[in-house]
Amino acid sequence: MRGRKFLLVKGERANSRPVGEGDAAYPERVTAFPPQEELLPEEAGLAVRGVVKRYGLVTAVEGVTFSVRRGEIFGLLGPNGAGKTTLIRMLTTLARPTAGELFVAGVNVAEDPVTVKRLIGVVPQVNNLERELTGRENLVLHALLHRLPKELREKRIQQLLDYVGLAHRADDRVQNYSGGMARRLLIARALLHQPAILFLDEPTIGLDPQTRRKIWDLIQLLNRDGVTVLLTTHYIEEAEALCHRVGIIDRGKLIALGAPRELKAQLGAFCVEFFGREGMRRVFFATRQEAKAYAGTLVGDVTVRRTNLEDVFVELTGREIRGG
Ligand SMILES: Nc1ncnc2c1ncn2[C@@H]1O[C@H](COP(=O)(O)OP(=O)(O)OP(=O)(O)O)[C@@H](O)[C@H]1O
Repeated sequence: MRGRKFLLVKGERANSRPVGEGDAAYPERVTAFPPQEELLPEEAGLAVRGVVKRYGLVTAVEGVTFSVRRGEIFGLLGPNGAGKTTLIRMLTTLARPTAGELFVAGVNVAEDPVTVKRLIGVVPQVNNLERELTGRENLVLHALLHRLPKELREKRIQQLLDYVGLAHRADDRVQNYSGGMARRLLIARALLHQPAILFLDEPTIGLDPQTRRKIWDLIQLLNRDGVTVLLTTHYIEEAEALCHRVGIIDRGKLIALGAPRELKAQLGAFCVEFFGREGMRRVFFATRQEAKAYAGTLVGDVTVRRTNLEDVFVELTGREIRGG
């Protein structure tokens, strides 16, 4: 980011040598994440500038700045309570920042929330569908709120039911839907007024792996169809599988920003994991060959694997995302 300091990542290897290693010393390395180019708010799909949100004594978001490019799938990755939902609430006009500015497709959210609402679709974390109504009725209700003309409404609803694969269950009550079906209906509902930007708060929370993949397919499909996507997740695999870029957020602060591959490469694309006297240890290398060579100098259980975004988070915070 122009004018922004690099984020420094200091690996544990910089502080101490791993227990169990042979004579082969591993390099001390302080890794700098690459700078991210800054977009002007009017160019960006979304722009968040120095945003702070306080609830009484709790600071939910603390000076966050980032941009989402038009046409991008961008993920906010972080543990529970990191501030992801609060950021979405501010971008979608539901909460006001204590300080800072937010822009949606170049529109200042504080100045013109009505236009912002027209530009965005929101898939909330909690299923707030009308359970007593059918899938189709839920969509009709929402279309009426958006004042879609009748002819357009019916056509669009049928298209969307096909799009999300629910046409065959459209006239069943939502209370009989599985978790995955309800989530697809929530996505269809958010797309009714053809938003340019879609927000998804933990889109696959509580879903089984197979259903999760179907939702990922749907998100990728609508992104290919031109929709900019901002999603929050605390699932590493979801961020890696779906997102062009991720912002890693912890305790209200953005601590890393970049493509998953970039962030992992900055640490070292391969990880040697083993138990030392102080518990689990991880050492990172640029190539599998180097990692294997190092693993060969260790005794006991040693795993060589690809680095993942959880590793990035642990290196930056000393904690695990999953642990919260
Ligand atoms: N309305 C509110 N009043 C008081 N505190 C709040 C409010 N909303 C959020 N917080 C606090 O702000 C912090 C960030 O919460 P937020 O819901 O944004 O996190 P999150 O990363 O989305 O986590 P989760 O996925 O669990 O929702 C938490 O400490 C939370 O308790």
